[in-house]
Amino acid sequence: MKLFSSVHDVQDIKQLVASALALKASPYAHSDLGKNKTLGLVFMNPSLRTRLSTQKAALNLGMNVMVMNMDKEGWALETQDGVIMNGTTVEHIREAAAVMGEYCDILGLRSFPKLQNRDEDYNEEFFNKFVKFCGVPVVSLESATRHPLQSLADLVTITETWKPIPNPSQREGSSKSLNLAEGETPLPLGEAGRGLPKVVLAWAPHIKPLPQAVPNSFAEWMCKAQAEGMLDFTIAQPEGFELEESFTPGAKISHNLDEAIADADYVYVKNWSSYKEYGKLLDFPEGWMMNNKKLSLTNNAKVMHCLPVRRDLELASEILDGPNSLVIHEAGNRLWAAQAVLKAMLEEL
Ligand SMILES: NCCC[C@H](NC(=O)CCC(=O)O)C(=O)O
Ligand SMILES: NC(=O)OP(=O)(O)O
Repeated sequence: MKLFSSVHDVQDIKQLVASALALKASPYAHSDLGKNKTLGLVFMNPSLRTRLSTQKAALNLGMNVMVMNMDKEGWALETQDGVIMNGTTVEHIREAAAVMGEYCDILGLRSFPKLQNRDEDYNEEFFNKFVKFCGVPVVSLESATRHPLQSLADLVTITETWKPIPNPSQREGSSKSLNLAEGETPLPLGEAGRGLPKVVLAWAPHIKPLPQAVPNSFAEWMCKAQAEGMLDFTIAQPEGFELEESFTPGAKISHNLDEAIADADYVYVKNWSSYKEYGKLLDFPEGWMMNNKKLSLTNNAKVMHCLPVRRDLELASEILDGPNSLVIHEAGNRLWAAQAVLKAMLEEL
């Protein structure tokens, strides 16, 4: 793998999930693969999980790691071509990225959207220029429109925790959610007793306009997983918060949270701002925060969130502190997702 920027860069998602789980079982099985290779992690924005999990993943593979907090410690970067740099920017991305490529065998980049110009963000102008000028393989650490390491960790977490259902006939309505014909068994052949998990991406309230990167990416990965027969995927959001539709092929879309989460096995909670009214903080209706009352509508669903999460604004503390929360487990799996991706890149260096 030369680029990991979206699910489209992955040939076989099942194989990548299996690789992450194999690395979880044997973290040091490939500890010589990255010997004398250097990973550079470049941050234009803050991070806790991505920074630490990717660094640890590289160390487990025997790599050296350098971290550059470009936003705080680097020169102010110019990204536009054809400008006379007589203002505040000191160094052009053409030189900065190329120089980092001289020191590193693989680079990671975190570059959030500015949420000012939708075309600029959705064209991934900054990320793509970095890839073009650095000249080495690049892994996205969350770009303007996607967060693929997070989504891979999320798919790993769902795959790992999904428990067989002993008696699917107890789950009224599940056959409907799987789009099965009447009388058709909801169990994939050869996997007796096991149905597909119903996964719901559920919009949550926030006080700021946040990027669509996490939900776009989660949706893209879940739609691919759904197409491969791994799960059943629904998105719930208030009117006006629809994601750009190229990220959601085949997803069921609902504007009613209670209906969408009925019988859900996983609820993935996340705020995002409007794609249509780009960068604006829109009014939203009451009743979109997941709490124990809402959880009671689900099939005792596991609740996920990429973190950081604002307690009792986006997601109720009673869920985060309760037995249904998967958020720490999910964050732990960021390590194995990153290690699987770095391993695939190292194998092709
Ligand atoms: N990397 C994980 C998510 C990052 C970002 N969250 C944030 O910016 C939270 C900011 C706040 O809560 O003030 C997002 O939603 O895309
Ligand atoms: N989930 C996630 O990417 O967390 P950080 O922003 O802390 O890296």
